[in-house]
Amino acid sequence: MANTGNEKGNAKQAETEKEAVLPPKSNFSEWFNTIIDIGKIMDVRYPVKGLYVWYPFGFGIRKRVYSIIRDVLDNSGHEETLFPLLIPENEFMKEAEHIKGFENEVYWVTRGGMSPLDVNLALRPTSETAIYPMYKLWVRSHADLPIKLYQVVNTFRYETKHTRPLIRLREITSFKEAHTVHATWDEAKAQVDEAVMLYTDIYRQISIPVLISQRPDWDKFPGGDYTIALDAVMPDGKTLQIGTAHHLGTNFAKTYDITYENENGEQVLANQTCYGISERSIAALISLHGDDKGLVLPPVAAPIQVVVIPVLFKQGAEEVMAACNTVVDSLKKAGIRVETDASDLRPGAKYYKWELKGVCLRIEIGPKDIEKKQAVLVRRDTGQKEFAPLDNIVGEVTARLSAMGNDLYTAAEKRQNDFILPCQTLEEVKEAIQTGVATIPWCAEEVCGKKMEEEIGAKILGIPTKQDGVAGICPVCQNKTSKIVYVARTY
Ligand SMILES: Nc1ncnc2c1ncn2[C@@H]1O[C@H](COS(=O)(=O)NC(=O)[C@@H](N)CS)[C@@H](O)[C@H]1O
Ligand SMILES: [Zn+2]
Repeated sequence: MANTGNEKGNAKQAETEKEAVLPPKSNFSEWFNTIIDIGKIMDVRYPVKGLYVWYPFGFGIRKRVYSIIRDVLDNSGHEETLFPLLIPENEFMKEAEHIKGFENEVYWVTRGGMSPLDVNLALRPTSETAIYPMYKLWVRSHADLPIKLYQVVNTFRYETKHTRPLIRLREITSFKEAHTVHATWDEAKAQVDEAVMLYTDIYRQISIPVLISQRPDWDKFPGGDYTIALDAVMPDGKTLQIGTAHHLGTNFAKTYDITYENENGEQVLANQTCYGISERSIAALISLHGDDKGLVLPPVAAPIQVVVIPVLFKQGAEEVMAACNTVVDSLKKAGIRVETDASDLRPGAKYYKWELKGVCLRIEIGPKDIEKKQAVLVRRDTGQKEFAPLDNIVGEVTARLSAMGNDLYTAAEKRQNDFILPCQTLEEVKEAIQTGVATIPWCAEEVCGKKMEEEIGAKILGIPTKQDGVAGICPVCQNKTSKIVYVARTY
């Protein structure tokens, strides 16, 4: 590719800072690995496979996303708490299905100091087996229900598949897990539905559209009755599971003897649910909105929302700096996260630096702008350059930031819909999933589903919870069905 001045500038700029140059987003895998590094999200050099270090900037994004998660949960009757990390082997090994699903992924602590432990301790891969023995002690009567608790902890899974920062970790550093207890199966079902609605709301706030589907039975949570999953369609057309809600029925209540006394004084098994989100939420945020210049962050999640850049010449430099400081003060007072870049970097290098970090809005102020009592505002997502009056800068900035959050969602939703490719035959599905998510009629019988996965060489993602019920023909058994199913390559 011709090496124009700009590339040379960037490469030179990158060269001096010994930073990698960001590949185009069309090379998504490389783009993702590079932006995690030069966008200062996570440092992947930690000397344990699957464990990574949050850079402060990336941690700032996490902090904002998780404060949205906490707000949504706290305002819907949940309470946050904290259970121990270590789980005694006898508790962990109680629920057969659960063990089968996790036995290859559990880390074990077998020694304390130099002496072997009398009971080996599991590092929680998820906390059912830490929490439910305590729920057994806490649940006595109907009056104790529902319980709706969550915690945000690190969990450990000895993932044997390819580990990747934010996407597939061995230490899941930001595992938000909710665990609820209810009197009846239907109340637990209503809780699963609420969890899916809350997750959809959380993702809408960070401008992430999701596909919602019920996982096939052979892919549900180990020990659960059924699983509803939220998937993001990544820029390469592969899906990333960014949230799951599980109806546990009375399976764990039986194992851990969680019963309550009902009105007639009988002991009744409780029904339970659990639902989780991890730092994959940040992976989706970075992946869906980023572009060739770097991060593009929805304002609610951006550690720095606005950067003010004084355009300094010998003439009028003082007035320009004074105007920039006034703008910064008024934006800060309005609660906006703003920085000034008065460094001696060339303007082009400044734009490159702050665009890479996904700063939502750039404000440029030069001597001509002072005369006209205006500033130049440039939106990160559209690159749109507009003049705005200095005397209403807070209003002008606030309006653009809220518009940007909505516009990012609308744009991402359109890209997601363009990835959905309706198919009628397995041949069409094979073709479609090379670039996106196929839909195909399915009678929902396991034998057909398994056959389909085998034929296609990819996994059934799930049956969309919202269907228009148009009749189709199951491509395996040829029976009529009103169900369709998503099929996709997955992370
Ligand atoms: N290795 C991993 N790295 C990053 N995120 C993961 C990993 N494994 C699972 N997740 C995320 O964590 C979410 C919850 O995990 S889970 O196994 O589906 N569900 C549970 O563990 C239930 N106890 C609900 S909290 C998943 O939807 C997925 O988004
Ligand atoms: Zn069939």
